[in-house]
Amino acid sequence: MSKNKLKTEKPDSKKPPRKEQPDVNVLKKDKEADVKVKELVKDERTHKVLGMICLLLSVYFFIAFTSYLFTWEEDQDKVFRYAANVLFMNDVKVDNLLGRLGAFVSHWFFYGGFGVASYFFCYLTFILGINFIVGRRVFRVWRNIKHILFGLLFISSVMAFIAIHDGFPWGGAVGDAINRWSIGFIGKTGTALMLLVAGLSWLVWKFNFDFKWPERKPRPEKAAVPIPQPEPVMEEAPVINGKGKRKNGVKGDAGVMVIPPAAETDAEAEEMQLVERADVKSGITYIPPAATIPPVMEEEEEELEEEEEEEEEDPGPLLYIEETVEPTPKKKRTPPEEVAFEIKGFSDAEEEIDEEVEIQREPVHADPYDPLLDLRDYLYPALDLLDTHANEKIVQDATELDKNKNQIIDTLKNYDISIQKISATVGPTVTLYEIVPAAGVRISRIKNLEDDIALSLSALGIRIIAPIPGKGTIGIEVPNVKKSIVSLKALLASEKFQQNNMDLPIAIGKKIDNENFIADLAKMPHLLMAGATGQGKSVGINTLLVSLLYKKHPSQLKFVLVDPKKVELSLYKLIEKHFLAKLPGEEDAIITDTKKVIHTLNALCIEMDVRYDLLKEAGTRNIREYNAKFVQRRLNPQKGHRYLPFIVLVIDEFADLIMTAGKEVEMPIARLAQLARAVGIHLIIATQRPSVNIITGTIKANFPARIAFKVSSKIDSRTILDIGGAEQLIGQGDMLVSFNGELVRLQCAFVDTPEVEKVAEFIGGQRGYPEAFMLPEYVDEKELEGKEFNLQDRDTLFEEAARVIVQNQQGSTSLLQRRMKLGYNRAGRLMDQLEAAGIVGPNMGSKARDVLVKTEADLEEILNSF
Ligand SMILES: Nc1ncnc2c1ncn2[C@@H]1O[C@H](COP(=O)(O)OP(=O)(O)OP(=O)(O)O)[C@@H](O)[C@H]1O
Repeated sequence: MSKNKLKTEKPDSKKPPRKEQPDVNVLKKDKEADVKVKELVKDERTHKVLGMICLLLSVYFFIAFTSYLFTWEEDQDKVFRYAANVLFMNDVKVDNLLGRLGAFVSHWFFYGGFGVASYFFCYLTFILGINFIVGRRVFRVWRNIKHILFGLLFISSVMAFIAIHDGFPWGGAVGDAINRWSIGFIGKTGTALMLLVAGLSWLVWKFNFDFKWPERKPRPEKAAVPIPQPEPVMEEAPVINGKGKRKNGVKGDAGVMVIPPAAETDAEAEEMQLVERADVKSGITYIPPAATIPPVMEEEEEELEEEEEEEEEDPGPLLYIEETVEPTPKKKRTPPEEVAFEIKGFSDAEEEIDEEVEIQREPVHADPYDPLLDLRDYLYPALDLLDTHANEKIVQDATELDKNKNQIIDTLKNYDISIQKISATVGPTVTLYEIVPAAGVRISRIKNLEDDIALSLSALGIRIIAPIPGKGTIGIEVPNVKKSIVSLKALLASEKFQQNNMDLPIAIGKKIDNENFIADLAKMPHLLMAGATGQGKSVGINTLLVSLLYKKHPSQLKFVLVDPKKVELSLYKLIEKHFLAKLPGEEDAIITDTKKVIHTLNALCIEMDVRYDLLKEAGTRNIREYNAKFVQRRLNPQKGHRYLPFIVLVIDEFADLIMTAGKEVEMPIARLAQLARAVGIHLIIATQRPSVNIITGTIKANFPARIAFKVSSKIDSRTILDIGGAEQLIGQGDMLVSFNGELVRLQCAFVDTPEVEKVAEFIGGQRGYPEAFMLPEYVDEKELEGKEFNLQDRDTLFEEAARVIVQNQQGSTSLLQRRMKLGYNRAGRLMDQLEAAGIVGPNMGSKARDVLVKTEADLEEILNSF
């Protein structure tokens, strides 16, 4: 934040004002220098240059070292004799291909360091170079450094040991020192054994060989159950990825897979056999660890290995994967790529698992659930996809400041208002002149002079804030002659945006004092935007959406986009499989049709109800607590629990919707606005016409955060902000934000359509989910009302509901609601249909209905007979 204040002395009306040119830049210098260094360090070009230097070093080392192997005898002498001075002695001739520096450096590394193991330095500089140039972690640096350190010590010791009497420094000074100490301490044989054990240990650590003792023949009754293994541990959470990560698929009886740790004792193995049988019965397929790692890309492989290393002390993740393969009669290990499995959050196979296995399922050891692993290779968009707009620098025209200041003083003087002090703060679009009136001046007098001051300054959009809350001054906002654009890129690059840990950070714009205005949508918790056409609403919506895209992972956030104008939000179609939510069976994720908007809003209400049920069951009060509990694996996915992403509903032209659908839209919006905040559903609603019949009392009461771009009348300003002022704005992203009881004037951050397109293309080009996030299905109650139940036109979810009820042997409507994400009415109707079909008994008041069909096989027969 840089406040650029122009202080003047007390106005003495007799003296003409001094024509001083204030040096407004002085205060900013230090801060700018600081910011520049930080920017330079973060700059992608700096990284590339560093990368090139590292690669050059790598090649340099390689040539110098290799040349040293052939020329060391000739050069060693000279380097010994002159030491570092050799570098500056032109008359000394060396044979190393890279001259005196090459000879000196390689001597230093080989003789004084690690001998031939010095080649590891070529490797180290190479991986650093590649990582810097590519701009991401192609090689894992710390992991490699661990190996390199070990390699340097081990290889130099081994080489020194083997070639102990050779003149060439095979192990260098380090190898020799270790060797000498070791031989003195444990003798030559001891050293040889120690080196052998160290080498083998490294190999075992790296490749984890299977040292299997020939198995004892299993006792006859256990022979039927193969693969003795220790206690299996199951992961409570799903591996939600079909391609890039643990594609540990197996054709199993019912499609639940367990990855066990390695067997340790016979007793454990025997115990395991019992578990195994239970698994076979219940349809859990058991796979030994070796079969589970499919071929993956190098980097992923490395990551997996690393995870495995970490997991060694904390055995066994637990996995639930729902497969789409046919059950096979015999358990069979299948190569992972042959298995087509569809991963849907969590398996619904609960019903197929008996009590015994249920006990096994309690997580014994489990890493926290990481939602980001859904799309583990997802890359967040980089800042260079956004543009820096040309006239971004704030122009501080000292002459203009002086002129305006004098005009204000003169105008007030004409009305006999004298002031004690005046200061100016230059913002991107307007300059705020703060005045302290002389004692005894009534503030309302100054407020009434708004038009006169505007006239004297011959400027539009003058706004008087009398008094500025909490400051004891009166503010006069005067538009700048040269306005500057606030680039979204600059806001997103700011530390305040990068370093915050808000749930839904939105970079909105810059305040008058140039402070970045970054807020948490989750705390707002909904946002109402209004503004006449062409004043910056669409840009504002893009700004909010793009800032969320820069900070959130697709697993954490979903958008529901409603765009009656059909063109404004169409760019976001590209990110459908990453960030958008839609109704089942819909083609377009961006909703443009009013009828579908009603369905979507009602579906969101159902999602909200389902989420509340989940929260209640989990004993949590809001989505934060719920997700925290889920991440700690304290909630069982088999009971319908899942990681809940935030959902942001964006409506670009609300007035249009209210005009066409009225109450049908207003009711669900009002419900969502009243209740949805705790379950992570937030609304951003924009409208051109902020009239009272569109922004009704209920809606307004639930949107404490509001943004007004320039509106056409004071009445509109009052409707949206409860106060005038928005009609005085100057357009082009100039806005007033009413939030937390404060009214702040901001210049909205600007992001142009091509920039949004680039970001959407970047995200859309990456691997996403198989489809958009599915909202619960909503069936219009009116459409179904009055229809007599006829088995032919039963609900589309009839069969699924029947299965849920029979599998659970529990005729409860709330079970259907929870499991199938249904509204109460639809679930109730389904239950009536199930009763008519003879699957459940009659309604028993508050008790669950009897389930008349006892097995799935019976149910299938009934369903087939329809
Ligand atoms: N924050 C901003 N900074 C600079 N210029 C802006 C900003 N916001 C909008 N503008 C300018 O104003 C023009 C209109 O903005 P925008 O399309 O967002 O208006 P709108 O209110 O959505 O209009 P409509 O309701 O007709 O769609 C933009 O093309 C851009 O040139």
